[in-house]
Amino acid sequence: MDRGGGMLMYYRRRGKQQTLKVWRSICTACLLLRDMLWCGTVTQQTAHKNTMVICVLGRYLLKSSLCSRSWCRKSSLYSAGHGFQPEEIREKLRAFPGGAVDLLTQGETGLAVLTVNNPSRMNAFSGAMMVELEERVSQLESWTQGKGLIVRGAAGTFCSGSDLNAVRAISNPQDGMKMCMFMQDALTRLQRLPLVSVALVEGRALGGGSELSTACDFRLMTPDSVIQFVHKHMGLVPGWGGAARLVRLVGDRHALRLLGGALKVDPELGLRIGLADGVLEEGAPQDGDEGAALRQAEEWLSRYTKGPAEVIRAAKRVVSSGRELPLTEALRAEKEVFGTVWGGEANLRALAGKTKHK
Ligand SMILES: CCC(=O)SCCNC(=O)CCNC(=O)[C@H](O)C(C)(C)COP(=O)(O)OP(=O)(O)OC[C@H]1O[C@@H](n2cnc3c(N)ncnc32)[C@H](O)[C@@H]1OP(=O)(O)O
Repeated sequence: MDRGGGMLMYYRRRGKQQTLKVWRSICTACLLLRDMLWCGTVTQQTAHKNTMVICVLGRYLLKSSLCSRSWCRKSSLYSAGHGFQPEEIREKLRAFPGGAVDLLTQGETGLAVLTVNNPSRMNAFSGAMMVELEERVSQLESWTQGKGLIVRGAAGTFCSGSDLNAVRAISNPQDGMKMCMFMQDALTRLQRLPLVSVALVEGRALGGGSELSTACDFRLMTPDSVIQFVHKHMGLVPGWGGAARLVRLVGDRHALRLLGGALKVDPELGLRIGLADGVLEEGAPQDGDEGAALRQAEEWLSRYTKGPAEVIRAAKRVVSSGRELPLTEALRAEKEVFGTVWGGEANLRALAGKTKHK
């Protein structure tokens, strides 16, 4: 595991240690007070007052130690209490086969490419692909040397959402809720990966495909591409976390326009409202070179992933906590992440050199 790796483990361990420390301090203070009372050093009234102070302080400290633990728990959205039984849902989803979600990790560059691969259905997500997506996210969670991630679709188009054949078969409310929790969980974990992620949108990103694009840190569009939240036309709203993420990306009014109008977002509109972060150059399909857009995306992403993995991953972590947590908790999380790089190899190397930021 790298220096900054295993944030989850780190916070769990830290949270437990802090809670133990607080309990130990409370017990020691109470025992001390008891001894003083027995020896007659303090009156019963003073002892009573001090006990109250210890209890209030202890409560506060325990609460704040539990606070830092709650951030680590946030890496999985739902639990059994919410009726979330992942294995049961996986089994149900596997009944709808077809397509694949491919993952390629490049050790030398620290970049990974995740490809939604179901071209005969415009890369729609079959049930089996939803399960595969979650598995790939798990793989990326334990890829401790990674720095960047490109999410794309096969054969020149991004993703047309969930496979309508599977959707029809699980259109009852219970199954819909299960699929919703499963995909929200998988995409939230994708968004929280300590990797700088970019959705490479070629062709169309429709419905769940548009939601998938919002789970990345950035969106790059090819000139003829379209992102469209078509949910309204399906009598739906987003359920994979796309609405909550869209509001944070473009603000509530643009989000309402995109959802309420099922507007087609081309690169120009995408750039204007802040949904797109860049437009790639014209040309890939005409040249018969399918990899051109991917190469451009890799080059674009490499600007933000150059440098030591522990520093890039730490940068993503502080942004993730800043994006999701209230300020006080985000500041505490930032302090913890800061502690993983301060005095670290990259920091010491930089200090030893003659640094000038020109
Ligand atoms: C989470 C909520 C959701 O995601 S709800 C699903 C939202 N998505 C949709 O409604 C997409 C519906 N599909 C379309 O609008 C069109 O197929 C789009 C993607 C625009 C492509 O049009 P066009 O280039 O003319 O190709 P086409 O329609 O002939 O499609 C090729 C084959 O792909 C299939 N396909 C496409 N999308 C899906 C989908 N989401 N689920 C299942 N199959 C899909 C089409 O049916 C077509 O298949 P076939 O060649 O007729 O066998």
